[in-house]
Amino acid sequence: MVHYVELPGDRRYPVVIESLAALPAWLERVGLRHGRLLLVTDENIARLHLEPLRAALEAAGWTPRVLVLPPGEPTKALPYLERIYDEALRWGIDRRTPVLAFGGGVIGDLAGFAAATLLRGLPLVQVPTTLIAQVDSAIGGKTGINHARGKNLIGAFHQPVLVFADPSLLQTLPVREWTSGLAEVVKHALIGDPALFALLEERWADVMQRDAALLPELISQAVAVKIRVVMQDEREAGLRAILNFGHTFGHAIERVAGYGHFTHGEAVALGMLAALWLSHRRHPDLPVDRIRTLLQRLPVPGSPDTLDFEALREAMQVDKKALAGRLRFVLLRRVGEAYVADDVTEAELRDAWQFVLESHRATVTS
Ligand SMILES: NC(=O)c1ccc[n+]([C@@H]2O[C@H](COP(=O)([O-])OP(=O)(O)OC[C@H]3O[C@@H](n4cnc5c(N)ncnc54)[C@H](O)[C@@H]3O)[C@@H](O)[C@H]2O)c1
Ligand SMILES: O=C(O)C(=O)C[C@@H](O)[C@H](O)[C@H](O)COP(=O)(O)O
Ligand SMILES: [Zn+2]
Repeated sequence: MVHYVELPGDRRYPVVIESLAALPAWLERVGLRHGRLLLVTDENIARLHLEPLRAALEAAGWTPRVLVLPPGEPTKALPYLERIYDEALRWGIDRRTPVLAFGGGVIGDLAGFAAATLLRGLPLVQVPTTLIAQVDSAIGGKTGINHARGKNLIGAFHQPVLVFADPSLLQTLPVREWTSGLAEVVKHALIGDPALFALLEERWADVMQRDAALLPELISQAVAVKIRVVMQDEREAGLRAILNFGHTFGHAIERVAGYGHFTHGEAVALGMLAALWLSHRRHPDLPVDRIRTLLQRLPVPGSPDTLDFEALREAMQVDKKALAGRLRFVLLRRVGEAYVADDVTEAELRDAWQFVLESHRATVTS
């Protein structure tokens, strides 16, 4: 299965959903020449999946230099960016040396930002290995790192030349990472695809079992939403902000709890509950119970009720969507249609957070 991201200025790249064995042929197809290639990954992925990839690349004439970083959100930070710069520059790269990000969203965002900035821009190949990365982070060109003051505050838009997603890699994901990825799939359904919402409702058991026959279709439908939005608004001048549904609270939760305490998907799942409450206030016809039930199927371990609301409120203030100090929230008008609102009051924020905590308690006790 292949989708294409088509952007202004005749730029275009494929998002391929296929077995990893086909990757070398696709590298050639997008015009990358054999030679050196900087492959960035993390320890978990290296242990589980690196050797077949390295062998396939070498067999096709590539000389991969492999950089293995520690796994987890704290790696998406300046010291590891420096590690990539040091390794790349010591090894010797030129402007045609591709950076291949083999990993989840952390590796994709970090190596992607290194590719955006090394020699002012190297070709980037995204080979995503988590569900989040296959349906969301590898596509669309947002790259970057976190800062103590907030998520993704340092970064650049740098589109890949190829995204290559092999669904079979997802079978080794820990359950927590699988459900975390499902949060972004649910997000795509809510903001852009009622049919995907229905599929998730009806086939949840198969989804949770990672039914191999269902996976390519599930990924493809979620990818289609992301691509449709990115193609209309590459640099988030407007519409693309809807991909941030659930992220205003979500990013604040990640930062206040400490990066890595809640996964990105877990934080977004909680954030979507808050956004659901705010949406329902404005749009009483929204099927709030159905949406809440779907969101509650995404287990979030731990105790969000220990997070200090004032700290979350302060963290939200550095959200990149805020304009002139005013928070902007992505809300749902109906399933499949989202928009940005700037009229959310302080009282509503508190009530929305209470709704999150109640919904979370109901999930963990049921
Ligand atoms: N750029 C974007 O548009 C975008 C979109 C969504 C999320 N993100 C970012 O992505 C990050 C979250 O991504 P993530 O959830 O993929 O996190 P991650 O990259 O930390 O991966 C999660 C965990 O799964 C492990 N893992 C990865 N692939 C595996 C596999 N196939 N088998 C077994 N284990 C595997 C990793 O080692 C890690 O421990 C966050 O930083 C978030 O901000 C960015
Ligand atoms: O691609 C986008 O645009 C998104 O907002 C996708 C999000 O899922 C993702 O978490 C992204 O990294 C958030 O970006 P940010 O600009 O809010 O930092
Ligand atoms: Zn996200």
